[in-house]
Amino acid sequence: MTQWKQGLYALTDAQLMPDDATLIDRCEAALSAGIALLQYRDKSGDEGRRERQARALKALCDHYETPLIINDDAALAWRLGVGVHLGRSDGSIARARKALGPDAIIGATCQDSLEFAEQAAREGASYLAFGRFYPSLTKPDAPPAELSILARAARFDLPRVAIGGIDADNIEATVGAGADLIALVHGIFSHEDPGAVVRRLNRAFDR
Ligand SMILES: Cc1ncc(COP(=O)(O)OP(=O)(O)O)c(N)n1
Ligand SMILES: Cc1nc(C(=O)O)sc1CCOP(=O)(O)O
Ligand SMILES: [Mg+2]
Repeated sequence: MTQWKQGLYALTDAQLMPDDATLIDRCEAALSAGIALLQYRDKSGDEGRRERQARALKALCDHYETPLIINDDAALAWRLGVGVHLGRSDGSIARARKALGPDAIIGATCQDSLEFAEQAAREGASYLAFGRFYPSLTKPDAPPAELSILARAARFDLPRVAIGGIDADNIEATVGAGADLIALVHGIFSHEDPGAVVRRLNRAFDR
């Protein structure tokens, strides 16, 4: 399996990729160019579509040996045998860990709070996500965070994910501040050629 603890973390978006073909094409381009993790994030509430698309992405991720993470939905993650990302109101990390087992990747939203991070680490999170660090087109109302929280979160000894408005102009500063994984929606999937963007963004980890 790809080493998932450092690199780019691509999150899908139903507005940017409204149909199955676009979703699969753009995800395959990102996967083949080299991302560490792919998150299926779909807020449509259409259960049939979510199940179908998540299963298609699981097959694609297996091919590229890249872990798939399901946003919000531990039950769907369990059915597919993949990881899950949980926000503050998406259910307990401890319960997800119990259900998905010791090897599952379970991510936690920590916003700008070391207290949230402490709790998530205690409950068995695999990584801690902080943000939003820059203005975000996907989630403009996400609470803002200071880059300095990334260095302060080193003490948890878990991969630190940075999210929110990250692009080619600010990725180096964000990695320099301590992010192990850089999570992006628009920074990857608003581009017609996500593969080219992924190759360029990945240079930030070479330094
Ligand atoms: C990697 C990563 N970090 C943060 C989030 C945000 O999760 P959440 O706060 O639950 O918000 P929604 O994404 O559900 O709108 C995430 N999904 N992934
Ligand atoms: C899903 C999400 N969560 C955030 C948080 O701060 O917790 S910011 C965000 C949106 C990320 O998309 P983009 O790269 O287009 O800004
Ligand atoms: Mg959520």
